[in-house]
Amino acid sequence: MITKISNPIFDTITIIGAGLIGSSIARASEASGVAKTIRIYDTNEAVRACAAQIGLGDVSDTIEAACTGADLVVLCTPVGVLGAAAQAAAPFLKEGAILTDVGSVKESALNDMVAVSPAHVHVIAGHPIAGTEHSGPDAGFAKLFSGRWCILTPLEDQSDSYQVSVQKLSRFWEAFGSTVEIMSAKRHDLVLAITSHLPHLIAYNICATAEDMEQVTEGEVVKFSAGGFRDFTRIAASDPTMWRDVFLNNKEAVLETLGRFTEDLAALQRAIRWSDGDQLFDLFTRARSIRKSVIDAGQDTAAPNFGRRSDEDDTPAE
Ligand SMILES: NC(=O)c1ccc[n+]([C@@H]2O[C@H](COP(=O)([O-])OP(=O)(O)OC[C@H]3O[C@@H](n4cnc5c(N)ncnc54)[C@H](O)[C@@H]3O)[C@@H](O)[C@H]2O)c1
Ligand SMILES: O=C(O)C(=O)C[C@]1(C(=O)O)C=C[C@@H](O)C=C1
Repeated sequence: MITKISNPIFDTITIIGAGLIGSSIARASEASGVAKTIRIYDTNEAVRACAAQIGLGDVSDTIEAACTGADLVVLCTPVGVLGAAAQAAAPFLKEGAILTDVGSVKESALNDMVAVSPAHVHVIAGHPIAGTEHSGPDAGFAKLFSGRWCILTPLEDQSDSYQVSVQKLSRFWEAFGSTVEIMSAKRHDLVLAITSHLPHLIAYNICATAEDMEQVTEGEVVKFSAGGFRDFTRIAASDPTMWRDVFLNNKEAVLETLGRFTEDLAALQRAIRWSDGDQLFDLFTRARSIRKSVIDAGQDTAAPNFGRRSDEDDTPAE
């Protein structure tokens, strides 16, 4: 649930990259009152025009105008250009400003931001575990982060002022209805490799295989696709630039996870070949129980804000 705040946490926040996540942050900021002023910047002129037209905030034509005097700058670009975006913002960041991001990979994001930031800036990497397969400024909605985790991966800087910034950034996400968890960037990247990155790789791959098989089956894969395959196609509709950057920046953890996955898949292949029904049954039973654990943990991805419109929220229609 979004909390309406009586005293804004920040005077001015700047969102760099007004796509799905950036525009959702702008809308959630407006709805919660976390900032007095919301500024928007995007390198794409068409995105800036759209952001201005739908009233996401004060749209700036230059990164200098967007970042000068801002208390919080949130980078919402693809992971591969986070370093370039931070470098462009760096000269205009004031003393004590917080620089954060929302990228799906954290170790590279943190390193890229720290490498170009002045020492007087508090760099704190972040990742809302919430999204949809849609992109762009009009895909965003205020409730995207409600009931979701937001992971922060701060530096090991123990200075009091840095810790105050971590607390302020935590309150910012909490106002959107998120639950904040602090962890190391390395641990984040390993956990997300299995819970998010590998599922996307598998979805892209199964859709690519199905696309190849379309020729053999004369169009019947698409014609008769339902249930399971349809769910994969939703995930595989996600933005290719975003996901290319995720895999190029989380190589180590993804390859480790993929290694385990392919071993398990080979065991299944063997069980089918040798008609080992007991092994198949045992593995399916074990795997099935994870669904209950996920729902018990409150992370049911069939919830309405996963790319679907419900009567109670402002999720955009598909
Ligand atoms: N889509 C999701 O489900 C999801 C969920 C959580 C986190 N993320 C992360 O959030 C980030 C943004 O994803 P998205 O889905 O909002 O993407 P998006 O494609 O909807 O938006 C990205 C925006 O960044 C802009 N941009 C690109 N380079 C830029 C630059 N150098 N300076 C300023 N703007 C620039 C683009 O023009 C675009 O408008 C990614 O790092 C992604 O890993 C995505
Ligand atoms: O539902 C979706 O579309 C998502 O995949 C969202 C999802 C995820 O994998 O859970 C995708 C990428 C993120 O970095 C965070 C969330």
